Amino acid sequence: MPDVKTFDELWTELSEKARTRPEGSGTVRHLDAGVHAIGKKLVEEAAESWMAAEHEGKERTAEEISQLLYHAQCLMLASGIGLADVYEHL
Ligand SMILES: N=c1c2ncn([C@@H]3O[C@H](COP(=O)(O)OP(=O)(O)OP(=O)(O)O)[C@@H](O)[C@H]3O)c2ncn1[C@@H]1O[C@H](COP(=O)(O)O)[C@@H](O)[C@H]1O
Repeated sequence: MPDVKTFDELWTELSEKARTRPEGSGTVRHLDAGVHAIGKKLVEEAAESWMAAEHEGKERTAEEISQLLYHAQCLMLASGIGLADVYEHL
């Protein structure tokens, strides 16, 4: 199995990036762009996930959904909410 990352592991990594703000981090760049820009990216990835699921097969769909999850986590960080705040509503 290739090196895989879970949702929780990505959250831990992105939270750390937000806290330490390392040079060259795309996440820091996204967070600095703000909620509006991240929201647009989230919607874009949602649309790409939908199109991939309809027309592009499982592999492309999985890839787009991974990007959707990444941008959802960025939006959570930019909005100051954590995993527990979201899990409360599942
Ligand atoms: N999983 C992701 C991830 N998924 C999506 N993206 C972002 O989403 C973009 C993909 O969107 P598109 O395909 O639309 O490409 P694009 O329009 O050229 O994107 P832009 O860079 O212009 O925003 C990528 O360029 C990244 O900015 C991600 N960026 C980072 N990660 C992971 O997040 C962690 C921290 O990353 P850094 O903050 O960059 O160190 C690492 O483990 C990375 O693997």
